Amino acid sequence: EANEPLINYLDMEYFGQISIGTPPQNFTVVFDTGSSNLWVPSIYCTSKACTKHARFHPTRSSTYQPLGLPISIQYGTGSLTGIVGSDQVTVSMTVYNQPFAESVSEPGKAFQDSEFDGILGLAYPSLAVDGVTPVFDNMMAQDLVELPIFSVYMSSNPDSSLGGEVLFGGFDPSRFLGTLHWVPVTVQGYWQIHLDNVQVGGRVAFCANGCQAIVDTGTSLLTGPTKDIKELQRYIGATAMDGEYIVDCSFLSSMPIVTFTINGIPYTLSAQAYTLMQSDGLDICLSGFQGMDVPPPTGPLWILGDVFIRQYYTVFDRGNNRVGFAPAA
Ligand SMILES: CCOC(=O)N[C@@H](CC(C)C)C(=O)N[C@@H](CC(C)C)C(=O)N[C@@H](CC1CCCCC1)[C@@H](O)[C@@H](O)CC(C)C
Repeated sequence: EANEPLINYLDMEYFGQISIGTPPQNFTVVFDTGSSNLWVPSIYCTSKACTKHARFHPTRSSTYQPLGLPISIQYGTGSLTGIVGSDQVTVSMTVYNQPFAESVSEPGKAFQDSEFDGILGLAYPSLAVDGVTPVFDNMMAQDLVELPIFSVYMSSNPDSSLGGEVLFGGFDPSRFLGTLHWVPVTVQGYWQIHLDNVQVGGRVAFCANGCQAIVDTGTSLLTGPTKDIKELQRYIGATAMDGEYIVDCSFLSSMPIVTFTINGIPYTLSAQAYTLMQSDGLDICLSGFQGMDVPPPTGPLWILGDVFIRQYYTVFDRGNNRVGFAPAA
């Protein structure tokens, strides 16, 4: 197995180091199970978002091959345009002839203030823009992983030792308690699963007849349809404050447990788990729930982002098209 350590930035951004080219050029990327393309800034990108980050010099790599394919990628937050090239990429192991996008423009603010340089998508190939082969598909094709699975551990901020870990080719029993519970992937695009229901304080409150969710390492919070999340914020006593919801951190012990029932198993989140301490020293906690409407036919979708994955170690199994969960150690 190959272990990729992650840095945890304020429980909001988890990213690790990769290198591209010969000799290697280093980048930090978000390992995103909510997209399927790899991209880094190009030296030809002169916008602030790029000049503040590491940029790839194709002419300095003896193994680089230009493919010249234009590409445009949209995320929930952020977008970019660029061109596709190919080179060897080292992600705790070396993947050969990996196509990736070199951004030429990164409009908007999303990437200007980010701590990371680029994104490495780990969702299914069907989501890959321009049908570019995703990194994990190349790892499997080049026999670089013992098992066609990868696993994600995300630490809670105070934990200074290791921010997180992506393990390619297996799972790390030291990162979880008890046994993994498996859930089938319903649609092979995102890591999409069926939710049985969502409970607040032990009573079914949303998704009463089942709904769809995706497990997304690239989403900081836990999102749901805006109507449901608005109600949920009220249930937990969060109040709106310029676009975000906040609670008084001293109320955490009196706030309800929120439970996601998945394949018959309850996955509970305590208030400590579904809020984020703000580093402003005041007693303000950010609600970890965020309203986001994913339009049909893909949506509506709940997004189990980092707020969920911090509590539940997650195994992504391409071999059996299933996701494994267990309480994080
Ligand atoms: C308090 C709000 O925090 C964020 O908005 N955080 C960003 C990520 C942070 C690392 C900048 C986020 O969750 N972005 C989500 C969108 C959010 C409104 C749900 C997103 O676009 N995530 C990307 C990956 C992100 C894109 C921005 C850069 C980092 C990786 C991807 O997973 C989605 O496109 C999947 C889709 C179903 C929503």
